[in-house]
Amino acid sequence: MLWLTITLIITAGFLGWQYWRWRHRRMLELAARLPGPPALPILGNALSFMFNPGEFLNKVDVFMEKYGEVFRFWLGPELNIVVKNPTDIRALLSSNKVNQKGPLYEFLVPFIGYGILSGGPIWRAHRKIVTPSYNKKCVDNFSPIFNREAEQLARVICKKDPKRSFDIYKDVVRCTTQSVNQTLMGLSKEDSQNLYRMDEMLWATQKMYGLIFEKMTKWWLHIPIIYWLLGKKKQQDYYVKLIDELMADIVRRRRKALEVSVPGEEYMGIVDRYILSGELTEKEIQSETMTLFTTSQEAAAKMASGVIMFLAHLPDWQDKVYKEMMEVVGADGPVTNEQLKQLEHLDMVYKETLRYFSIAALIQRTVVEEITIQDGSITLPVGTSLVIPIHNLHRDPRFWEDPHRVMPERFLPENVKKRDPNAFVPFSLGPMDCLGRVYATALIKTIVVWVLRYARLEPAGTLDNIKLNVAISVSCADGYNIKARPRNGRINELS
Ligand code: HEM
Repeated sequence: MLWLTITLIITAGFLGWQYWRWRHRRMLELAARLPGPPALPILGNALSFMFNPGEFLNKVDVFMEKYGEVFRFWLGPELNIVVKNPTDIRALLSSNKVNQKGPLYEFLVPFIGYGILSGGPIWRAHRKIVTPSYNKKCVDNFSPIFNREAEQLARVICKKDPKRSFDIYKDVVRCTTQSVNQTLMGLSKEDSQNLYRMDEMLWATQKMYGLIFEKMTKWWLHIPIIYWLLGKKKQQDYYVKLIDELMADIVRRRRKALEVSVPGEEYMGIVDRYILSGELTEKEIQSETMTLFTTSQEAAAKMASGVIMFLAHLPDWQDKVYKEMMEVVGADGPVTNEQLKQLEHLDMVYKETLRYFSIAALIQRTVVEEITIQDGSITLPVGTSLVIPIHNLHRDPRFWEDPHRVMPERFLPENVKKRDPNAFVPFSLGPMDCLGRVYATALIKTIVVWVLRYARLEPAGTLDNIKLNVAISVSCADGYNIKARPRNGRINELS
């Protein structure tokens, strides 16, 4: 009896596998034409990625060195094709044939539901509703709030002990959160300061992304019982509850405020747009609020902290940025987005920071219609998970000399001209690109201007010692540490 059962299971498994191969024959045929590591039956190359999550992108580099700038690997039945050729990246990300998020984004769903970041059928409609909040006109109108919050941050930084190093991210993230709350979330300053569990959320966010990345990269965590036994499910439940409660508080406050008055179209935040559209359920509004909250305050804080830390390490660049700033915006008063555009040296340091710390270390799309690249010599089959390793592209020595060094001069106009423009894609490309590009750039630069107005920045340690944490995004593993000394004349103002 036992033998019969075993035989039946093996036969059913074998037939199932053959059926799968028959249904995916075109995929298998096209995949076989691509270079890539030898794959085991059923598991594919999953064992190659069974290590420290931080090593995932290093492994991609090792494979790329061996197999070239387009290669395939299998994660069980899932075909992944990695592409690092800049021209192909532009063509693929701009095409309607790969206009769907990849399976990796499913890991975000328990936390932020289906929506703008994680994809799904409602992605297009939900993105359309909020796009006006991110356009230039709205961002210009948000500028007084950016200025007010950035000035407050500068005063905090200026009061630090100049002899002691500190992690500037901890202060910057409060500033970006207050800015996002009072613009995209539409809250008053008072509401923004009194949100339920907001402080907890600020410190939980990075750990939450750590948990998501761990699940993405360790296959055994996909088995529910193991996930539960290792206490990961308990952690996940804690984050989900935190998100639910905080977002419910934000949405409740906006519903109440909308009963009294509706903000003008050119000032309107995203929560109001979702509520007023009448197209989303309460749960969907809360999920999208979380998505747009977390994509903005954390990303902007990481990037602003990176720019400030690099300026602390590069005194020549700090002097150049300070000098041009004084010429264009002066020592006091609000900074306009038009003025920010004239700060060319600041822009170069900003771009070098975007290159160095990729907010999306890799992105993934699903191929929904067959598409060819490399002059028709390579065809990506339907169902492929296309992987664009932005972090690796931004450190490719073919485009970036000495790629691990911080060198804002890479973005001098004469150097930009010599480089393939598609080798720099910090905000991604195409219909699923970063919605917050204009917003992020204005907020980050406003923060840097105010901090530099108040403080002279000094390094803590050397740039060579900076340990990177390469996970969903690239960040400093040990914090964005600097020292700050008040500039002449600012001390009296503060007392
Ligand atoms: C400098 C900081 C930032 C960088 C480098 C950045 C970069 C990116 C990248 C590469 C993506 C594509 C992700 C993917 O396809 O998986 C993305 C998506 C997105 N970003 Fe940003 N981002 C930044 C800040 C912001 C800010 C401040 C906001 C909001 C104000 C924002 C809103 C979004 C949204 C909503 C998406 C999803 C778009 C979609 O899939 O339709 N980002 N961002």
